[in-house]
Amino acid sequence: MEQNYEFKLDKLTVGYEGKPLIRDITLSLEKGRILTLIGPNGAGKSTILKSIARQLAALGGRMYFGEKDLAACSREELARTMAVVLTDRLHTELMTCRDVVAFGRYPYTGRFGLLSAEDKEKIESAMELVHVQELSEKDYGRISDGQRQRVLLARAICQEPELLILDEPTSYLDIKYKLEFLSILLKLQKEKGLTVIMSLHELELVSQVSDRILCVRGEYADRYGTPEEILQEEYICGLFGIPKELQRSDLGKEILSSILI
Ligand SMILES: Nc1ncnc2c1ncn2[C@@H]1O[C@H](COP(=O)(O)OP(=O)(O)OP(=O)(O)O)[C@@H](O)[C@H]1O
Repeated sequence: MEQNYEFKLDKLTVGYEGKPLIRDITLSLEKGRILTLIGPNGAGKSTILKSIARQLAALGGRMYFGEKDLAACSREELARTMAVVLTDRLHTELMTCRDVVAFGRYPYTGRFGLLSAEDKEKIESAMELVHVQELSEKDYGRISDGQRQRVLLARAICQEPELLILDEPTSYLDIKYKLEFLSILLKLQKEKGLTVIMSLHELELVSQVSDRILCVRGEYADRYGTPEEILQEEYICGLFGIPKELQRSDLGKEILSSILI
């Protein structure tokens, strides 16, 4: 029987060089749910995601995925559990886009890194899904930011994770690819029970895809709730510090109406 995994943070404190930035984040998320982090520039969304992905050491607290204590997982186990797409650039010297996607299979290839026929098939179908086949032989260092974002998504998909961590995954995508990206996420959520934790700046997309929203502001995660609970005018304007005159202007009203529920 499939376990109803839950992602849990218990008083997670994150920051740099021993100095806490966000303290005591506590939340739980059911398997197959999409959690979106929102908040102003510099609030700490990437810092939280890097800490969950264990690319930055947490300063305190615990993180669980199902029964697994994420801090105690081996690198291999972590790679079989979660795929991570952060904004940091990969160090790739003369790698083709296919090579970058193929990295997604490394948790499964054994110590010599040899790709089986099944691995190769998964690499091709992930590239097909996000439409990057035409980039497969191109140098990863010489493609556009939006193309790079899609190649990294293909890498994450062929890793077949249970948990997908994404930092601003749509920031460089044009409207077609933004829609395509969101529909792929919803498909993976529905068909594979994928759990997703991501940050988004495009608030108009947040209500379309999120089951839960975590709001990051100041020293604490300010609120955690459903889109209906969070995407309310007064709260969102306060969270982002939108001045009253902008909020009341025609442009402000129009933009806010596409975001709020
Ligand atoms: N490597 C680092 N060392 C020290 N401080 C850092 C480091 N990286 C980021 N910070 C600081 O941590 C704070 C949070 O940054 P973070 O990138 O997590 O914010 P964010 O919410 O993702 O912002 P944005 O929406 O602009 O991407 C900022 O004040 C930033 O200057």
